[in-house]
Amino acid sequence: MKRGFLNSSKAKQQNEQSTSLPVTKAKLVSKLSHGVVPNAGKGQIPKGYESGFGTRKFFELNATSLDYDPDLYVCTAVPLVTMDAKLSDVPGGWAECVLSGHVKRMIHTTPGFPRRPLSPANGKKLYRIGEAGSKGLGMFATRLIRAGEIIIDERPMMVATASTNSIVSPDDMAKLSVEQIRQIGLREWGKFMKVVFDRMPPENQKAFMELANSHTQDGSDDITGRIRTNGVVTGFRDRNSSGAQGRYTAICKDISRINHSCRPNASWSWHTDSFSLRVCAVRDIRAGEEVTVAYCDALAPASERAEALVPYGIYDCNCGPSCSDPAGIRIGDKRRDRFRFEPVVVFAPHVPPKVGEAPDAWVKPALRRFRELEAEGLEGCNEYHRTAYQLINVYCFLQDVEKVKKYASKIKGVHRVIEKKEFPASFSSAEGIERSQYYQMSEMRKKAGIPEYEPILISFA
Ligand SMILES: C[S@@+](CC[C@H](N)C(=O)[O-])C[C@H]1O[C@@H](n2cnc3c(N)ncnc32)[C@H](O)[C@@H]1O
Repeated sequence: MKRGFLNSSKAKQQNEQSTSLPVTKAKLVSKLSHGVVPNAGKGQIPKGYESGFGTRKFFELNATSLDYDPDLYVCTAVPLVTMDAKLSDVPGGWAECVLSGHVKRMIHTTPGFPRRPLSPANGKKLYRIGEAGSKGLGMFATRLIRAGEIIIDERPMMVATASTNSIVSPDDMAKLSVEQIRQIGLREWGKFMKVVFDRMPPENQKAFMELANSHTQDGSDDITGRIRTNGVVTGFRDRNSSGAQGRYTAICKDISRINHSCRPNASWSWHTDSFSLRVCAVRDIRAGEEVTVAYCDALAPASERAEALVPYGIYDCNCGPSCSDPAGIRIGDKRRDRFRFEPVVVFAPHVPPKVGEAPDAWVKPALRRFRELEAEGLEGCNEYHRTAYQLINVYCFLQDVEKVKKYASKIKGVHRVIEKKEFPASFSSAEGIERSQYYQMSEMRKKAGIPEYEPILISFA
C-alpha cells in the first residue's frame, strides 16, 4: 500500500502532511546566528510569538498526488513507500522530506526516477567511519581509491528546507530585532522539521541523533542543529527563489560524516533520478587516508573560506599553508585569483620552435596552471577540468599518447562531478586517442604538409 491509501486513524498519521502556510506569503529570514547567542531560544522570543507554526492547521494529503499548489510545503517520503515499509525492504532506503508542491512534482517527473543509488562494484564498501582527531568522526578509505571512483552513493535520511521560513509579518518585522526574528524563524523551522523527523523510521531517527551538532547554543534545537551541521545542498530548489531561499539540504547517515578540507580529495554531486548524493574521488586517495570535501568555495580567498566555515563550528581550518601560514595564504590567494579570473587558453605557436626547444614548449602556461592547481589541492574545481581538457587535446594534437593517458587519468574525478558522467574511455587507449579529433587533425595537416606551428586554438570542451 502506498502512503496515503489507508483510512484508519493510524494510517492517516502516515499520509503526507502539509502546512497551510504557503511559501510565498512567508516573510523569509535566511541568515541565522551561530556560536553563542545570549538568551537563545525562549529568552529571545517575545510574548505572542511562542506558538506560531505549532498552532497552524496540518492537513493530510494523498501521497501519490502531484496535484498541489506549487507553493505549499508537503511532508512526504521520497520515493513513496508502503505503510509498513522497513528500511531493509527498500533498496537504497527512503528520505523523509519537506518539499514544495513544485519540487515534489519536479522530482517525481524526473526521467528515470526513482533509480536505485549505485552500489560498490563487488558489494564491498570503499570506506569506514572512524575517529578523525579533533574533528570528531570522519570517513576513511579502506583501499586505494582512484580519481574518478565513486566512493559512496547515498540516499539521505532527511531532506529539509535549507532556510527558516519565518512567519513574521512585515508589520511585526518593524517591532522586532533581527535576532528576535531569527530566533522565531528557528523555532518555527524546528517545529516543522520535528514533523519530518517523527515520520522517519526508528533506525534513521537514531542515526540522525548520533550525528554531530555544532549548533547547541544559538537557539537551534536538537533537530535543526543537526540539519545545520550536517546538511548538504541538493540540486533542486523552489520556483521563483534565489540565493539561499528555496534551497533544500540533505542529511545522510555516512556522507554527513565527511569532514571539510580546503584541499579536498573528493567532491559530491546531487542526482535527482536516484534521489541520492554521490561522492567521487577527485584525485587518488591512499588506503587509510581521510576522505574530505569542501564545505565552502575552495577557490575563494582564505579569509572568505574561514568566514564560511564558522557556522560549521570550524574556527581554525588547518588544511595546509594556504589556510594557516601568512606567506602561504598570500601565495594561495594570488593563485586562486588567477584560477578564477585568468583562465589559461593555449594556442599552437605561429612560429617554428626555437632550436633545442621541446615540441610542447608552447603548452607551458597550461602545464604551469595544472601544477599550481595540484599544489593547491584543487583537483575538484572547474579550472582543473578545463585545463586538463586542454592538455588532453594538445597532446592528441602533438600525438603524444602517453601524455594524453596521463591527463585523462587525472580528469576522471572532476569530470564525473561536473558532467555527472564518466570521462570517455577512448582517451585511455592508443587506438581511442588515434581516433580523436585533434589527433586526426594533426594527421591531416601532416599529410597536407602544414607545419604543426600553424595557428590553431586548442579548444577545451
Ligand atoms: C558534517 S559534520 C562532519 C562529521 C563530524 N566530524 C562528525 O563527527 O560526525 C561537520 C562537523 O565536523 C567538524 N569538522 C568538519 N571538518 C572539520 C575541519 N576541517 N576542522 C575541524 N572540524 C571539522 C565540525 O565540528 C563540523 O561542525
